[in-house]
Amino acid sequence: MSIPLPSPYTNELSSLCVAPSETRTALFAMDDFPAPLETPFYTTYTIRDVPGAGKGMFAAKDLASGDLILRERPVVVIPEIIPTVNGDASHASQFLALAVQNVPPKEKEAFLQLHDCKNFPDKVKGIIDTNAMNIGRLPGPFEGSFAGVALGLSRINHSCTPNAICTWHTPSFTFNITAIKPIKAGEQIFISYLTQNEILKPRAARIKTLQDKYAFTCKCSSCSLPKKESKSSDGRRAFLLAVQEKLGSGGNEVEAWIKDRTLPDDHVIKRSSLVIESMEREGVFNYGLWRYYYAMVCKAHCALKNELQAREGAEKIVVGMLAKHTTDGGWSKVVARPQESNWWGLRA
Ligand SMILES: C[S@@+](CC[C@H](N)C(=O)[O-])C[C@H]1O[C@@H](n2cnc3c(N)ncnc32)[C@H](O)[C@@H]1O
Repeated sequence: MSIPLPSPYTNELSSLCVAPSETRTALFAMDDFPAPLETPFYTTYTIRDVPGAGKGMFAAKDLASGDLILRERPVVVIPEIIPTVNGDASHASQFLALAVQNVPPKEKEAFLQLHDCKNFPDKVKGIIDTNAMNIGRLPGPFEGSFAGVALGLSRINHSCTPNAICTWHTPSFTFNITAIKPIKAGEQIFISYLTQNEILKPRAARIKTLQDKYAFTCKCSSCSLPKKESKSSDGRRAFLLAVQEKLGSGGNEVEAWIKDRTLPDDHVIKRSSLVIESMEREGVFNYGLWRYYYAMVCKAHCALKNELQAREGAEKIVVGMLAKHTTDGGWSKVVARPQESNWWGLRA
């Protein structure tokens, strides 16, 4: 069933969402749905041609880590997997064509101008496969994931060391692009098209995935390293992947260290630093790792009453929280007054 999700706010784009009717009911039952589309106050980007990469998005001003670059509603939202009916694959094409037919004319025209790397006979499917970003689950009983195509977001190119991330915010029904590194005016903005696991695979595997899915050869700073450095980079990513796979299985490491005085004072900090340094060297933002290890290092510095380092750790968490959840989760208070946190002095 096709659900045009109406926006009660004037001049805001409403998304055409193809979903079971229970999804619509569950969305409108949310307290904060639909939240207004609050876009950045200033112009943050321009779109222009990039030799060898079609169009790309560029910073229109200097951006700091955590700055919102773009918040936009997708023109169309669809289930990520469209089942075949009686083994007939053309059903998916008909389904997508019908969805796009219902997009308002101006947005439909812009949608049909988007890049199509697939060259299938079915152009709509090619455009969706090239540009759709994962949304994840929406509320309601439907257990599948959704994906959406947004017009600005679709112009952002990929890097395995991205300077921005794309996240989904259900209440405002928007994709949010947030800087995760400082970006100078005129620099190209990159996100990662790879999953959190794929981005930690060796260079050859990343290049193959991107070639198969998006028909281009990645030449980002990480994929163009000389052989020896590329091997070290693969090693760091493999280490991060192994840590990521075990994330959360070790219990509360900070609490254990606070209680166990036989462990050295820098035990938690050393362990976290290894992961943080590898993440920083590779320039990857994997939220789970980022949140866990910066929180660990921040709490440990609080416990040891290291004010400056505690603040630095908390600042990193604020950037991650803003990028991922559009809220700082209370961590700005720790940046301002680490002495008032629950961990202050617990190991001093
Ligand atoms: C979502 S679109 C990104 C915007 C696209 N460049 C355009 O002109 O609209 C994805 C396509 O952009 C191109 N692309 C993305 N990242 C690239 C990169 N790092 N190098 C070369 N081409 C890239 C590929 O053709 C890919 O299929």
